[in-house]
Amino acid sequence: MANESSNCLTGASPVDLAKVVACNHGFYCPNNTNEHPPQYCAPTRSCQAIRLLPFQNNCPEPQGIYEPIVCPKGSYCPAGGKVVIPCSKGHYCPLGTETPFRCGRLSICPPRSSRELALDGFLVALIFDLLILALVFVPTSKLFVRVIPRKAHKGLKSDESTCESQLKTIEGDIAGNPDNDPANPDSDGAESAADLQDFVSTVAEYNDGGENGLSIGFNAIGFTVEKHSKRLISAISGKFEKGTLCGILGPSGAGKSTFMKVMMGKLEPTEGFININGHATKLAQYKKLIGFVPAEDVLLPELTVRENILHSARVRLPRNQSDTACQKLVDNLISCLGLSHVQHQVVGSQITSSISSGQKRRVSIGMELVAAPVALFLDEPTSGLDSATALSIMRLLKAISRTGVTVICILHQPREEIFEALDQVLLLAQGRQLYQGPVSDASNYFCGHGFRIPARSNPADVLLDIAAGRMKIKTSFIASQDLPKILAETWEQRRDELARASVMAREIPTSECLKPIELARIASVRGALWHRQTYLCFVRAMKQQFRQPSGLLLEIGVGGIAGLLIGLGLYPYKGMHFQGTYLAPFELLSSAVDYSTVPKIGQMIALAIALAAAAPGVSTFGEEKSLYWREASVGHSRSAYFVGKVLSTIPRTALSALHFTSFYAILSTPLMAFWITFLLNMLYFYCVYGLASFVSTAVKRENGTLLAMILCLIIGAFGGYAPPLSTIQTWRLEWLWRMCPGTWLSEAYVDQTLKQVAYLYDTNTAARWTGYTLGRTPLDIAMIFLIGTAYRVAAFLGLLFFDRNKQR
Ligand SMILES: Nc1ncnc2c1ncn2[C@@H]1O[C@H](COP(=O)(O)OP(=O)(O)OP(=O)(O)O)[C@@H](O)[C@H]1O
Repeated sequence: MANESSNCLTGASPVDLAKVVACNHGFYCPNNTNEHPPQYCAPTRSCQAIRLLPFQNNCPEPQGIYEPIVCPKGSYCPAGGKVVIPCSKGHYCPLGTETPFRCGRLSICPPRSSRELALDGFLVALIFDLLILALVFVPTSKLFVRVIPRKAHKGLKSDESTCESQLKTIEGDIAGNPDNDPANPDSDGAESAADLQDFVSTVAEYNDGGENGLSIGFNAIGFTVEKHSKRLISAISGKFEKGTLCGILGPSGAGKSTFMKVMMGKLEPTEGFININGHATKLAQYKKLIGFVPAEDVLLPELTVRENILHSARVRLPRNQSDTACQKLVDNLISCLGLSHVQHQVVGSQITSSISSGQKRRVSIGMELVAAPVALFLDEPTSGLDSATALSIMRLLKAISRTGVTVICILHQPREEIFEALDQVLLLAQGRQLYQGPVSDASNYFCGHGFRIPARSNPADVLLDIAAGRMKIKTSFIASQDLPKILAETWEQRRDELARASVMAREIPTSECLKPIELARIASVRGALWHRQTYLCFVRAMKQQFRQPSGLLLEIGVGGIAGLLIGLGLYPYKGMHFQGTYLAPFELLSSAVDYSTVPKIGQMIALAIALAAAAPGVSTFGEEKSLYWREASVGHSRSAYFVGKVLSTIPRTALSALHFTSFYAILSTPLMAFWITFLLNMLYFYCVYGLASFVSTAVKRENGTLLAMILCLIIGAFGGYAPPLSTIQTWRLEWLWRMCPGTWLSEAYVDQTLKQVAYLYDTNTAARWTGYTLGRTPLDIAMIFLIGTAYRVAAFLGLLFFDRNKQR
């Protein structure tokens, strides 16, 4: 029933909003009856000016006595719209509330609240911050370090020379000297020798008392770099028998490292072939039985000396070993390596190193020895060590070789005792072989070629001088620099005869060596099971994070600041991030619509998280690629490492997302529930970390951060705010936007916001205008998770397939 007379403020004719009287949900219609149905009045100039504002745009009063008014903020208007009731404490009532929204238990909502100040995130974040701060003030070496009281250490001195006396004792034991019987408490050094005795006998047990050894034969091995057609080594033949300590000597650039890589299967020989125990097979197939100490020390700087070695033991020893057995073996080895007094010190980086470079070298050796390998390759094990420590390490290696382990090491200028401790020596020069055979025969061999070896000289130095062309043959006019070439040719011509004379005498018949199938069986029980390796990698990665609390705090702080900045930008909206046209038939009463703020928030959040999380995401794998390569090359499970690392980033991303969401939510007071906002933000952190992880596997560390940040900004910009997703749909390019997590994030934000006000506004029109689909937040969440997971799968494939050679 239209009202005949105008009751509008301007005197303009009213327009009936409804034929049958009805007050929309969320409206106040005090004067409307059947006789006086709701009306629309043309607004006054000042009211119109307010209605056109981008926000805070509702006229405080109706424009006529029969015009409904949207229920004011801080109050609610129950169905029928006859009363306006102030919002009670513990509830909040935004504009147009019909039923007050209940505040969370940890929210601040005084009477007449129009928005919720949710403190949940802040309180939870505060608890975690205090915990992390507590960690900052706990000396890092005490964190997670399990100090085991060791009876065996009772008589152990903490100085590094202790190993020396033990090694002498064990050598005596090996030689069967009854005076040095470790079981005899009266004998000299018996107590400290017990560690070494224990260690060596445990290694022997793992290797079936020497039965498992590997004899490695190589025939006319050559390697040429295809790219430059450069021949690095050629025609190297011989054999390293199981249970021997072999040295590879030669001047710098002679091809020692190249030869070792070829032997280990890290490089494919371009000529010749290698046999293992007399069978044509590759050493790379028995990764789990092999130890390799690279020339550079690749250790985890955040872990202690003991933890570095213990991790290796737990991952690589036969899986039926108890943890107590692992711990005991590690204790024995640490004592043998003279590292007892620094075992609980973190290794430290190059800049913040807390142990010496010689100690790092010993840790590096320890990480391989503790795995009780069947064959052990060491690239310059004694570099950086003083001569006494170098000698003690070599004696330890010799003792290990006597348990059946084949130990092959590249040596630079070994002192005489070290040289004489070797069973065999392979001398290289200019990529060619000058000699291979027993150390004791080397001097005679070169004397036979006319070299005069001075008495009292170190034979190793003499060999190196010969190989470097620094020694002349007195009776010859051949220039000394031409001699290595001539010696190599002589060796090649007489190789079989010479090798037979020197090596065959000690050769172990093939029938006494294990066949490939038996080796494969032994390798199959080496190493912890996948789930245990995952757990060990996870725990190790968590330790790394907690040992660097400043990095963790910085990352969390950056997350918090990013949320704060976005929150500040949204503060003037006072929680009203969306405004649509009122539901029919009250459309005419609507103020200016705001469909774009929520998509804009989604996009800003995506960009802010990209800036906050891309750099730390890169460091997850980018910082320790060398360690990953080292571990992969000796048979650690690559997937277990990856999963352990990924799991360890989840608490970190959760904390960053929590700080981010807390600041954002407290300042912007969105209509969305706090924990859904947190979940969405955290999943977006998960995506950014995933993408940054992939980038770190694909490019160099120094380029990783910038590239990851740019890619994360791009996927964030593809959120459907500008250009609007509806426009993109007309271009038929929605699929491209849907491949980016930002679009799903914005859609979830739009859906969660609009669903709160769907009783008041025409949200379908808003959805059509923006292009987002409403009512499918679970799908949005699932898609963000799936995309994040896809990035991680890509990161894993990147780890597997980029730099494959380094993982061999
Ligand atoms: N990928 C490569 N491409 C081309 N040349 C290479 C490559 N790798 C090594 N070389 C060259 O091959 C030679 C042998 O290198 P290698 O590292 O094996 O020597 P080395 O005896 O271990 O030396 P050092 O004792 O100094 O470590 C060197 O002249 C080196 O420059």
